[in-house]
Amino acid sequence: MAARVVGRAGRLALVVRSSAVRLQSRLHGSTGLRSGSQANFFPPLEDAMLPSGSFNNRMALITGGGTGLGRAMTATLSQLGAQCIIASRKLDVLQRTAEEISSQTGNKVHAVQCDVRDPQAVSQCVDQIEALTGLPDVIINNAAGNFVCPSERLSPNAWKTITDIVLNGTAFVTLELGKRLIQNQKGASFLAITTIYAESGSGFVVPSASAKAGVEALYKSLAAEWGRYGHRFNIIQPGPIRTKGAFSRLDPTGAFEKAMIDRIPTGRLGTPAEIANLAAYVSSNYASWMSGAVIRFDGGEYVSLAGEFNELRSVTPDQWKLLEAMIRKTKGS
Ligand SMILES: CC/C=C\C/C=C\C=C\C(=O)SCCNC(=O)CCNC(=O)[C@H](O)C(C)(C)COP(=O)(O)OP(=O)(O)OC[C@H]1O[C@@H](n2cnc3c(N)ncnc32)[C@H](O)[C@@H]1OP(=O)(O)O
Ligand SMILES: NC(=O)C1=CN([C@@H]2O[C@H](COP(=O)(O)OP(=O)(O)OC[C@H]3O[C@@H](n4cnc5c(N)ncnc54)[C@H](OP(=O)(O)O)[C@@H]3O)[C@@H](O)[C@H]2O)C=CC1
Repeated sequence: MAARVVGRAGRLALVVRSSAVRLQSRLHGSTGLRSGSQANFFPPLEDAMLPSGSFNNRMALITGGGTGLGRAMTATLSQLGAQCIIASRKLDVLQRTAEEISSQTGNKVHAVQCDVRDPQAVSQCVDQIEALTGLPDVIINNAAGNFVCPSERLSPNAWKTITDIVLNGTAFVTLELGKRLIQNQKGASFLAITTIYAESGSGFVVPSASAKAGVEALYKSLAAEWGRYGHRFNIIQPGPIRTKGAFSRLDPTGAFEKAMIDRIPTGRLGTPAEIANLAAYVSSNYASWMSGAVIRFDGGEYVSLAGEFNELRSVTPDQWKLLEAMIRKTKGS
């Protein structure tokens, strides 16, 4: 962008471009770095943020709680006193996570197998949950599937697989629990984990973008409709946070990570513990007035991608003097 702005003065454009490259390498040291120097201003604080016991006597269901971000949310809620249930397809993974977390926190974590694409399996899973803990007070719809793929290469089953997990899975879990909670006159906090491109759309992850946008419509709609039953519905849109599940399917070679970090104004990826703290707050009674909220949690990546002139960040003060002089010299249109 800097070079384009001064495109009319070819010589100046060259100066701007080569100084910008020098500035980038001064800032980042080399081209292979893992975080920008400004990341020092934004260190992740990873201890549980809420007072201990904030979730005492509360039951929390986390779908996809055996791995990645779901696992981190489970660990934080469990540390804060919740009895957690984690549900997904791989029972061995769930059981390992459940044992590890409950041995650290002293609070029981239950593992329940469930493929959220299958409404009957979801209904049976909720039967199991009712028998184990009673209906949950906190529901986090976190399970997802995704991979990068040019849209012209997608088969109908590839489309169906992602949209079934993300949109239908979230709907089946939410509706099954919602109906039973309403019948029992019990309130609850529902949280959905979407993504920043649910808002903008994104090429190469079109089934995920479409399904996450649907999840956001579902949650905003139910926030309006089911408040009368004591239910809150909120959404967190994470930016990139390293997990094996996401990075192996979205950046399998590691080639895009530097570009992601470069465009994030806080100069680093998020961490699972940071999003776990936010999810715990949103699901807690400290947030009992929060419903229908869409919280972007991305280190500034979304606005950085969106702004037409944001690449002017690489223009140096000396270059600005030249640019300003050129602009001031202009008379009329
Ligand atoms: C870098 C991070 C930055 C930003 C992140 C932003 C957003 C992140 C959003 C996320 O959701 S990240 C979470 C990612 N985690 C997961 O995906 C975990 C769960 N995933 C899976 O289990 C699989 O990857 C799955 C989604 C493919 C589902 O597995 P399943 O066994 O049910 O499906 P199949 O293997 O039978 O495949 C179904 C269907 O899809 C086609 N397909 C599979 N992979 C690809 C691919 N890479 N490219 C194109 N097509 C693919 C497969 O061929 C099947 O279709 P057909 O039957 O062959 O027609
Ligand atoms: N990490 C990131 O950078 C970002 C992640 N997100 C979102 O965060 C959430 C967590 O992702 P992340 O932790 O990174 O990735 P993971 O792959 O670790 O988590 C996805 C979870 O979903 C479960 N899952 C997948 N399919 C099904 C199914 N059919 N039924 C039940 N559970 C299923 C998986 O368990 P199992 O295989 O046992 O079924 C897994 O535990 C997702 O909603 C993702 O879209 C959003 C933006 C950025």
